[in-house]
Amino acid sequence: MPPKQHKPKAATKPAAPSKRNRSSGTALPPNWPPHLPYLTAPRLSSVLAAPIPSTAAAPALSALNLHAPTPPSTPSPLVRIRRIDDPSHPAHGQHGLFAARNLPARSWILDYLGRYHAAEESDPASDYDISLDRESGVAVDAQSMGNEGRFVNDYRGVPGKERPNVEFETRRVGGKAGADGQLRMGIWVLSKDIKKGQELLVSYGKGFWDGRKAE
Ligand SMILES: C[S@@+](CC[C@H](N)C(=O)[O-])C[C@H]1O[C@@H](n2cnc3c(N)ncnc32)[C@H](O)[C@@H]1O
Repeated sequence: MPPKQHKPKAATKPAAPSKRNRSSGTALPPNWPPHLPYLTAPRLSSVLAAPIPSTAAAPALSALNLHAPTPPSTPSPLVRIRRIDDPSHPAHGQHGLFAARNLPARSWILDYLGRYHAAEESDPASDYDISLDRESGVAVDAQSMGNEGRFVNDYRGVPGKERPNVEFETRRVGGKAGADGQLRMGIWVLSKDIKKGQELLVSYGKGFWDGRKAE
């Protein structure tokens, strides 16, 4: 009988060092596009960073508590940015956001970070701009900076998906009590648990696609 062969133990692979933002030193999530700033908190436009002018929109604007101190977020352990390799996926060749763990129904996943801007600063060509608060007109544009949230695709046309599994819903972050925290756009699991590996799919709303058809 030949002597029993013992498989050599695989050397423990050292964890790959996470890439970092060159300017801030912040860790970057895997597959983050190297040319885009990765945000750990919203970035305020020059209009929103200035003291609130005493206009009719001032109360609505100050209710957002944009200047409330908030802890910086880190790359989320709950999601992964992945390239879409399935040729039948309508966003084939682009990227999408996938569950890195099982995500329970109705749980918060991450915030949609980007440039917070006033209505008059909107870029009509951006596909990453979502309304934060209708009354003040403030919106979040993640076209040129943001976090993993900018990679959430719409469910329409995705094979086997007839409805979204996540939704956008605001929440408050920081502050002493909930109401005086900073207004954020959260991404939340809808009514069914999401299994690890599934793509997170939201509804951008009919208006988004009608606007694209009109172009
Ligand atoms: C907020 S981005 C989503 C992330 C994008 N896939 C990426 O890699 O940057 C929105 C863009 O993704 C694409 N997209 C998302 N969902 C889609 C869908 N259901 N059908 C076709 N294109 C979609 C469109 O190009 C859209 O303008």
